Amino acid sequence: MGALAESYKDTLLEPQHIPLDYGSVHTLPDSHVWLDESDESPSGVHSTGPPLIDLGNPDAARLIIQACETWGVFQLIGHGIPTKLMEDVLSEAEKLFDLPVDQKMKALRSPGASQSGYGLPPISPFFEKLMWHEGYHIMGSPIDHAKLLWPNDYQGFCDTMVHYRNQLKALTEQLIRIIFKSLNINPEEVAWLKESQGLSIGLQLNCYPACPDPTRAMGIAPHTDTSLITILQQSKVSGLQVFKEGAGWVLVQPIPGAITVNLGDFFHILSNGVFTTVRHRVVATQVRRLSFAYFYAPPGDFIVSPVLSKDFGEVPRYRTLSVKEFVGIKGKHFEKALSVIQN
Ligand SMILES: C=C1C[C@]23C[C@@]1(O)CC[C@H]2[C@@]12CCC[C@@](C)(C(=O)O1)[C@H]2[C@@H]3C(=O)O
Ligand SMILES: O=C(O)CCC(=O)C(=O)O
Ligand SMILES: [Fe+2]
Repeated sequence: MGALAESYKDTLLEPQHIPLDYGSVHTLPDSHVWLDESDESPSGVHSTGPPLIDLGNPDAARLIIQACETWGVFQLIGHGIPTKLMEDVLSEAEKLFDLPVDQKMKALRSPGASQSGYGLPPISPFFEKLMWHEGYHIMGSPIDHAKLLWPNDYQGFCDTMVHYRNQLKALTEQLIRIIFKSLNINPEEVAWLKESQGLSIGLQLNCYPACPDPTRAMGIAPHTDTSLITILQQSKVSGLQVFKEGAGWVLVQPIPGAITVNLGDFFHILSNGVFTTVRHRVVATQVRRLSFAYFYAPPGDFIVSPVLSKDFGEVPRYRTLSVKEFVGIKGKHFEKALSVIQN
C-alpha cells in the first residue's frame, strides 16, 4: 500500500485519542484548551496570502517554481478538476460526518494498521491537548471501511472518492513534472512517475466541528506534510494558516473553485531545502468547516537525495535516505525529523 501506510505507526495512541461526540459538548473541555504560545497565537494574521496561479497561464511553470521557493504553497485555478466532482466530494463527506458518532466509531482507524478509517489526526499523541477535529482517511480501496458506515449504501461514496482520487493523481503528476524539470530531474527517467507503482496516496477528509470556544481550541496543530505534494480542497469556511518567515501565521483564504497546493517534506529534501515544506495549522471555528487533503508520496524504496547545483547549492543540507526511512524518522521525531537528517 506504500510507505505512508506506516506513518506514525508506533506513536502511542491512548484511549483519549478518539474524536468527541462534538454535537453534545457545549463548553470546551480542559482536554481541548490550547494555551497561546506567543508566536503560535491564532491572532495577528494580517499579511496577504500565498499566490493564486492559473494553470492555463503560459507563465504558470515559472510562477509555480517561484511560489515553491517563497511560500511552499499556492492556490490554483484552471486545474481541470470538475466543479461537480468537488461538490460531490463535499456532499459525500457531509453525509459521513453527519452520521451518529456510534456509527462513525464502527470505522475507527486501528492503531498500527493501515491509516484508513475514522479518528483524530495520527499526530495527536505528540501533543498534550486534543484537537477539535474528526477525520476519515482513505488509503487503498475505500470499500471495507465504507461498508462499516453504510452496510447497504456505500457504493456512491466509494465511486466519488475513487473518481476524485484519480483526477487529483493526474493533476499532481502534472505539477510534479513541472517541479522536477526545475530541479533538472527528467520526469521521463523517473520509473514511478511513468508506471505508478508503489506510490503512497492518501485521501484525508477533515471535519472541524462548530466549536463553542474557537480562540482557545486547535483544529489541527502545526505540522508539515509527509508528502511530495498535498492538494487541498477547502470548503467556504476559512481556517487554514501557513507560517511565513517574517509575517507569522498567514490565512489561506478559500477561493471558490480554487484548490490549495502545498509542498511536503520530500520536495524540501530533494530541492536541498530551497523549496519550502510549509508549516501549517488549522484554527477552530464557530461554524463547521470541512477540507479534503490528497497526499502523494513516492514509493518507499525511492532514494531521496538533495539535488546539487549552482541554484540549489553545491553542498547537501540533508543526508540521502529512502522515503521509507524518512517516514520512520518522522513518526519518531515528528517536527524535528528534518533536523535529524540535516548534515
Ligand atoms: C498520508 C498521510 C499523511 C498524514 C499521515 C498519513 O499517513 C495519513 C494521515 C495524514 C495526516 C492528515 C492530518 C494531518 C497529518 C499531519 C496527520 O496527523 O495525519 C497528516 C499526516 C502527515 O502529513 O504526516
Ligand atoms: O484543513 C485544512 O485546511 C488543512 C488540513 C491539513 O493540514 C492536513 O490534512 O494535512
Ligand atoms: Fe497538513
